[in-house]
Amino acid sequence: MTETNSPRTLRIGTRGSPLALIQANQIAAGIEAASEGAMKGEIVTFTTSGDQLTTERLINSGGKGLFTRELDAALTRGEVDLTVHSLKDVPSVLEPGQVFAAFPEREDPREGFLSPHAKSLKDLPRGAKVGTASLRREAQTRALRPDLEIVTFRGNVATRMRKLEEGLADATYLAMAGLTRLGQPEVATPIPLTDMLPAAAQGIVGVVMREDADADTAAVLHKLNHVPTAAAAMIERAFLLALDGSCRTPIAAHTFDKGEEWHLVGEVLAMDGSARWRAEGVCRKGASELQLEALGKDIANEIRQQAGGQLPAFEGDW
Ligand SMILES: NCc1[nH]cc(CCC(=O)O)c1CC(=O)O
Repeated sequence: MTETNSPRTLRIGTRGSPLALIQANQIAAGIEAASEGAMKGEIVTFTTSGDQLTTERLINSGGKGLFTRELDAALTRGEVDLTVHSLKDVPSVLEPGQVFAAFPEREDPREGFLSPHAKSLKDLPRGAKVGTASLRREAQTRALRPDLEIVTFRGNVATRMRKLEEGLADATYLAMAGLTRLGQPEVATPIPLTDMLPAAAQGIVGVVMREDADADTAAVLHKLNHVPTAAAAMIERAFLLALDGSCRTPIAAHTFDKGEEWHLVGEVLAMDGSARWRAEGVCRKGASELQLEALGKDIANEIRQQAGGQLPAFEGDW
């Protein structure tokens, strides 16, 4: 017999955007390397509700999981073995029967500022137009520069860059993580995390599997996990969950690495940027999953207390 064992194939569900494909291909390469060639990944692309949106504002009213719904269904049905997502697009509670398998190392979490006219937000002339479809970026911009005009900007990275070139806005924001993965970080100026706090989980990729996945699949995916990134993911998602954060609410959060401790900064804004609530806290590295989640929850509760009844409309009933 000359036949050799061919590698076992894991089907990887992903969106079809250039960024999503890069992320999914990195996971495929990781599977092959971690299994020493015993397994390989096969990319299966899906169009999500979020990809089909053409009406600019729909993105803010389409509910949770706009960019994950169709992938979640395929995973539950067994059409794919795992799904790969930008974690900031993943709802704060996973589908029943699904669990995170790995959080590979976080890419640059900062926001990027893009403008043909200015190096930063403060250099823009009075009344300039800033393009974004993110309520968080809109509220943060209004808080910093109430004189600016916000125009709605959607689409993938290439589309938004084209709109900027066409002069539909004087500036826009893109996550440095996406630009870096696409190999073009130089088109933007990174904004310091202390000037503009990113979305919770920005720059993190989440790998999701069924909770009854076989042991070999779980083991190979576990090898792709990066422990500090997983800690940040748990802290920031617990913060979101405790605020019942949806894409309708301006919420920002980031976990800083402070030597022996994780340091969470959380922020919630009024839609119009007229109010901003911030809280921060720490927990020691090596804390249990429950303790990491407690940090996120505590900071969320502190913000609720600060804001009293003034928090913008959440989808939750409180
Ligand atoms: N909501 C869109 C989205 N989802 C994930 C990224 C890329 C950055 C990341 O991986 O967090 C982007 C683009 C952006 O916000 O500019």
